[in-house]
Amino acid sequence: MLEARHTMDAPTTTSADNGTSGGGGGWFTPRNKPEPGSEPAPAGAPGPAAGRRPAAIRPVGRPTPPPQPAPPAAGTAQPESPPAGTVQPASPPGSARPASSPGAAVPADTAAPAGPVPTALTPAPFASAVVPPAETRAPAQRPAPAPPRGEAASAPAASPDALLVRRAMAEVTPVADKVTSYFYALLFVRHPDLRSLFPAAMDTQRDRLLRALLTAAEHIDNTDVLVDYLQNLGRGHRKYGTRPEHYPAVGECLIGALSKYAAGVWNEEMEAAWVRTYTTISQIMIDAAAADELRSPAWWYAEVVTHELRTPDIAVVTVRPDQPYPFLAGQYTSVETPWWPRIWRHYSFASAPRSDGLLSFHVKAVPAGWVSNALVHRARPGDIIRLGPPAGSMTVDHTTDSGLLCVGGGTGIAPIKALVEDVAEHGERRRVEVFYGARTDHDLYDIDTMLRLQQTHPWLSVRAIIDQQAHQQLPDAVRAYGPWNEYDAYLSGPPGMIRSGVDALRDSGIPSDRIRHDSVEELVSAGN
Ligand SMILES: NC(=O)C1=CN([C@@H]2O[C@H](COP(=O)(O)OP(=O)(O)OC[C@H]3O[C@@H](n4cnc5c(N)ncnc54)[C@H](O)[C@@H]3O)[C@@H](O)[C@H]2O)C=CC1
Repeated sequence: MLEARHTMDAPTTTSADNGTSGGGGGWFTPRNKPEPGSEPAPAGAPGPAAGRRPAAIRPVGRPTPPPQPAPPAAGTAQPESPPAGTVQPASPPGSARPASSPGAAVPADTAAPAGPVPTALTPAPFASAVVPPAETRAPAQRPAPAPPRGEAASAPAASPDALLVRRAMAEVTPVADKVTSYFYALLFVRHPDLRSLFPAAMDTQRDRLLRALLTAAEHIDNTDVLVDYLQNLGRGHRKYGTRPEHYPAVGECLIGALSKYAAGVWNEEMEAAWVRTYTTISQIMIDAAAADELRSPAWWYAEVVTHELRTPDIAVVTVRPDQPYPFLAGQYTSVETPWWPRIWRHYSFASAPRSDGLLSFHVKAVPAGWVSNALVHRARPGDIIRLGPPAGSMTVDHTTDSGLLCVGGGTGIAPIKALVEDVAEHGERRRVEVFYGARTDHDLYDIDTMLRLQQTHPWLSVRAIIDQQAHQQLPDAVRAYGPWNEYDAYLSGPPGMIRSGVDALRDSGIPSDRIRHDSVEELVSAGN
């Protein structure tokens, strides 16, 4: 993933504990003072000497698993000793319950990755309701270390921890809803002070925290991609007020829910594997958040300066952030409105960075879409919204001069417009072919802008594809104009369009690693 690469340039000193320090089965101990610029160590970084790990709290009412030789989780970051004075949220020996962590947890509704889910991560079973099969999902925006699913036979063997984690996942998948409900019930009963960080209505998005954690856990071996994903997740959690000390609470409840619903296969060995896995996950998130804290605010306030209704349900909303907001054309952010506190939704920037610092979004009000309806039908100039950090890797690679094939469906044209502006600003003479799809000509709400850009830039070609007239959907039309093997491709639009668009582009000769788009999971949530 290319997004937010600047945050990964920091010196790497990390501290994820994958259990190799000899304290197998112990809970993660957050560091009170995150180290400036700390990031997870690269694979193979030396770990601390055994015994430097502080005492650990125990998962609920369970005997301490015996220390066991930790499996060499491929490339997982290694621990460093916590700073002196680290306060350990510990349970008294033999206590039936771990001590509650003060503070809050990770808001579920908002816990989806702030950036795209690295698509080399096969979705966890929990995500299956909203995530397409791996082969139809986005390609990794950065070459992933793990081969695609179809090449699994040649994949390196899974680590023992990964196998145990997946065994539990297979057990709980058929009762995913129950696990989710139980997890949040545990969290809010044991840590009632955390409830206020979550949206008032725990709607269908409530399983996003669990889903993100389980997706990560299941792919704990795929370190390179996983680290990007988790760093993004950790940074994105700053806007919720998530603190290091919140992670044990979530971990305890995660194990509590899994052990209950995977009781048929659960044992100490499996619990220890989960503890190590969660410890690794949470430390990567914490370190990324700590590093980000040194250079960026957790969120930005932004004032609506213009609100233009383009169709009865599509608005172009332009805002002025309260402080500089660095981002790249093609990225997106999360938005919270004053009318639905703690509910965040993603929107792509509709322009490349502007000299006046203003940001624009194209928002379509969709049924049951609380945030989008509020932005389209309630927001007015003067209203204040909040923005999370920028995310996303659908950005232009300026190191090549390949042509760009840009496919935008509906409001998906917004980041495509930003990409065109970006190419124009770089003064390049690369071919840019834009396909702009809509159901009817009435839905082509931004065609005038795109045609104006075409008039200005001879290297740009814009084609409107209207389903009703073309009697085909956008991906088929793009395929018909191929082959496109000389192009880098950018896809933006509804999840179904992205899925079939990826297929069409591959058929047209573009290798997967040159097809960029945001995560379908994010788009599903963005549509709400
Ligand atoms: N970064 C991104 O990828 C962005 C994505 N979006 C997403 O784009 C969507 C826009 O919604 P609308 O404007 O209502 O678009 P829409 O549903 O009207 O679709 C636009 C066009 O995409 C094509 N399409 C739609 N579904 C398809 C499918 N299943 N298979 C093949 N082609 C299909 C059709 O040609 C259609 O005319 C929203 O879901 C929004 O979240 C919006 C902005 C940025």
